[in-house]
Amino acid sequence: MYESLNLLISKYTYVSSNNVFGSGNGFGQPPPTQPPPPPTVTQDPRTLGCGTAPASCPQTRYRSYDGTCNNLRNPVLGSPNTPYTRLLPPKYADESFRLIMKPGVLIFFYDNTNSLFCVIGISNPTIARSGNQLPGARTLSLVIYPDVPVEDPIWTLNAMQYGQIITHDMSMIAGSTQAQPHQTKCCTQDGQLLELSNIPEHCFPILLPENDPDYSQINAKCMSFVRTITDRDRRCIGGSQPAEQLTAVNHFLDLSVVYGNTDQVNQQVRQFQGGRLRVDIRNGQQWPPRSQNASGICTIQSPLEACYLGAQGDARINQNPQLTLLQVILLREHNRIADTLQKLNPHWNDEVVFQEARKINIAQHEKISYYEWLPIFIGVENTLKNKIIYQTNNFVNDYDGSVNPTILNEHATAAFRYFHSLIAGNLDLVTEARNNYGTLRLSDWFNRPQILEEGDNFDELSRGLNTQPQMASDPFHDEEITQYLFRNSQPFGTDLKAFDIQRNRDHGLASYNDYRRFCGLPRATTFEDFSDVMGGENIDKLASLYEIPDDVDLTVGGSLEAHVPGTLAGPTFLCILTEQFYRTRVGDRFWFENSGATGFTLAQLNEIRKSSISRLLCDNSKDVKAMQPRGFERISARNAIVPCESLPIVDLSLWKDVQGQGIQISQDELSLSGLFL
Ligand code: HEM
Repeated sequence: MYESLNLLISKYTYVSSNNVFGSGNGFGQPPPTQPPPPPTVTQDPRTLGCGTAPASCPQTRYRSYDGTCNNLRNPVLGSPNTPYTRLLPPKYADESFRLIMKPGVLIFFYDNTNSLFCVIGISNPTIARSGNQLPGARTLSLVIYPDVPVEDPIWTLNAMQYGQIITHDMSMIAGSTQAQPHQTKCCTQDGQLLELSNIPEHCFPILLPENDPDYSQINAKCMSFVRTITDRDRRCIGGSQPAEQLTAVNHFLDLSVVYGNTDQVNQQVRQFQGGRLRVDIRNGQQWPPRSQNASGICTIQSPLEACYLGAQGDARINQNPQLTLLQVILLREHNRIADTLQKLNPHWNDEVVFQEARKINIAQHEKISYYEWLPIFIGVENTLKNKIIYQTNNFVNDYDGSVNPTILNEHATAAFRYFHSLIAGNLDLVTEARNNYGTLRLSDWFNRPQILEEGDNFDELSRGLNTQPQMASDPFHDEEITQYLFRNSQPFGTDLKAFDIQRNRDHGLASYNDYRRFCGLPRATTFEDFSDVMGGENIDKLASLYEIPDDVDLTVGGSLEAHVPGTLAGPTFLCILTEQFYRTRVGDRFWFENSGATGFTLAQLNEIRKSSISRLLCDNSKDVKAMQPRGFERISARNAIVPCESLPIVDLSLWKDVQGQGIQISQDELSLSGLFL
């Protein structure tokens, strides 16, 4: 049922942080130089999930928007509305849930004395597999994850923020708090995708004390909604497929946050002129088109306020100012590249310019994600040792069609969410002289992106991203996300950490102890056995809240481990993250470092390798004139501010289409606007 793990996990070992690139232990070994043989095109209907399989796979040099046909053996692999995969089978408290393909709706209400009073869409939310009572998610959030402001000594807020871009690119639970109704789906017994668009709005989390006059009315609504969900679940039986939650976006790291996850959404975001993406121009700057708040996601206070159209067809683009800022940067970068390519190649039509600009933009994003960002989070040595990145000026031709690029449920539901602890509750506005000009309170600006368009805020927040530290990777969480998340002008909001814990239970993840074992740590039989990776104070907290070690949720146990040196995670989460990022790269036929028709020339590839997060901000903000070279690292004497022009830039003249160099687009391709190989 679950595909056997590739060798990565069994080879996984801890490494010290003392070594640097190229030293010992086989680091810096050359990547494979020969492209792999072309995969055979066969479709196995048993593995198609309930995503729609294409009738056939055209051999194009560009990715599809929905990720289909990336894997030619199983063309639907990695496409939207297909299930997550797992490292370990689920352990629902109620085994009958195993057969049910739940839509993943998780809605809960709690009062401001902190007790949950209604939970929807959860399988036995507070009962462990052992039958023991589990501590409430909100209680755990308050006891284990208080707000203690510890800044990260090395990394900037941009490290956190780019992480959220990566995560939105890779997955979104169909039915998460951030999904739109049309993204709340399940699979029926006969493999049909069922759209569940009847979620009543009033069932979103509401803070209401039990003595509030409206309490009983809301609670009654809540309970009737529970019944709706239950009926709905009955239609969502997984049939012969193992029950598994769906993710609404494609699984690849391919800037689907910019280009959309379907052909239809892609059409909405394109200008169809000069290869550009649609933008509105205001104050001499490019902004994403406005959406009229059709989804209702924005908490705008006047119809004149911006609510942007998200390329995912969802509204996560608006979620917080710094996330929106990076989305705008990536959008402008596409248009910057497209304009340059069109000037270099006036004979290219819109489609060719669009696809080439998209390919370069995605390649830069993959480079920044894997070479600048990932080593900070999962370690330089760990990434090199496990062949997640290579130190090379050559191609990296290790695409393997048997590696499953599907997002792991453990990654999206537990391990990657650990970095919610990096979120800062205040966003600094920073001048060119790097003075703090002001601060935004995060919860004032959830889903209100207009703030970016006011005054010089865009530039000031850009500098803030690279100047302000992220919060430390630890159990502490800012109250802006544990008390005030999405508060929408109300005194209180919801609690992201409680969501994370509840979601872990909703998805029936096996226990922390199971993953310890899986990742090479001994199974604990007493709470004291956790002391190999955990401090005494945390063990005491766990022992006071849970009945037995086997009951401890993965989300909770993993977040209390001491970090592996040189990384921002403990060994269990590191093991899961390492496996995911290996699969995401090696299981991607269109990875930017692969040679062949889907890739670049070697000279172009080495240009792409010059891209950086700092240059990206420089090139796409208005008056940002200087940045430190390594934008995820705080400004210091060894990472000092320098003029933007002195930062390496990708020389796009290598894409000039002349005989013998650059990309060759045949006349057939141009005239047909067909991009087939
Ligand atoms: C201000 C910043 C952020 C906010 C407000 C935020 C908020 C949220 C919310 C509301 C959800 C949905 C919860 C649910 O319904 O289960 C979510 C999911 C998630 N978040 Fe964040 N988040 C932020 C930053 C980050 C960062 C920095 C990371 C990792 C580096 C991250 C990783 C994830 C992951 C992996 C998920 C689940 C994705 C999926 O549905 O498959 N988030 N976040």
